[in-house]
Amino acid sequence: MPNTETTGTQRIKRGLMLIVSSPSGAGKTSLCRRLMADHADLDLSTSVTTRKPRPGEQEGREYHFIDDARMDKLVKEDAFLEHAAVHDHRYGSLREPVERALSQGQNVLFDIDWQGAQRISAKAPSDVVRIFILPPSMVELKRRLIARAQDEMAVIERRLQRAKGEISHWAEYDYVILNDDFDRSYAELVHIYHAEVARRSRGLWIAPFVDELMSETI
Ligand SMILES: Nc1nc2c(ncn2[C@@H]2O[C@H](COP(=O)(O)OP(=O)(O)O)[C@@H](O)[C@H]2O)c(=O)[nH]1
Ligand SMILES: Nc1ncnc2c1ncn2[C@@H]1O[C@H](COP(=O)(O)OP(=O)(O)O)[C@@H](O)[C@H]1O
Repeated sequence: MPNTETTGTQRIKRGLMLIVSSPSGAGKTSLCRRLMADHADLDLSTSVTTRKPRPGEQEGREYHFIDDARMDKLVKEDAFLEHAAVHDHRYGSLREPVERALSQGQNVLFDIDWQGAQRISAKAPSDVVRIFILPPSMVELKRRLIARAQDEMAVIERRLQRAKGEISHWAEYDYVILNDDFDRSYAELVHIYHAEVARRSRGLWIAPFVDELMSETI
């Protein structure tokens, strides 16, 4: 899908889907928010979920919050690129906004789990870049979940119990970032993003540009 970058000449690019996964509390939402804030060419795929909003979360910003009946309806209508059950709730990535963003030349960021990563990768392997975020330790993961102070202790315990299951999928990802120091981890994420956007295979502008270059008389 075309993505234009204007730095003098117009450079049409094929949009990418950046998938970021981690166990709950490792820091993916914080890293993704900053990446979005710093990159106008990147849109977030705002998922649908049946979980209740946390304090401070807004409809349409973190998620579209819906009930099970509406979720069933969307599944029936084939409205999802992928959907999965995670931590006792259901989540899904809506197809239409993603396809629209890609067709408008944007790259799309997904904060989804390993199941979603597998499903989207199977559908469009050459347009997907997968990044897994690891916590420095399980003790630190627990500390971050408690410090975030948005979930009850029982919910935190359940998320911690599931963390090792999520981590066990690390080798299915193209990149792994160890999120110890936030700024260093963020710099690594930005480097990966920039390098992936610059891949030759995404540069739809290159072949016609080189043809033109070759036809120039010196
Ligand atoms: N497969 C899939 N997973 C999702 C989707 N949206 C969110 N998730 C994952 O669901 C898990 C729980 O997310 P959330 O309830 O926001 O808690 P968090 O892990 O603390 O950010 C995380 O691993 C998310 O990456 C989605 O649309 N599809
Ligand atoms: N590198 C880091 N060092 C310390 N705290 C962090 C770091 N990265 C994220 N956090 C904090 O940890 C908590 C969980 O981060 P969050 O981005 O919500 O994780 P996730 O989306 O993976 O569940 C938040 O309070 C966040 O501010």
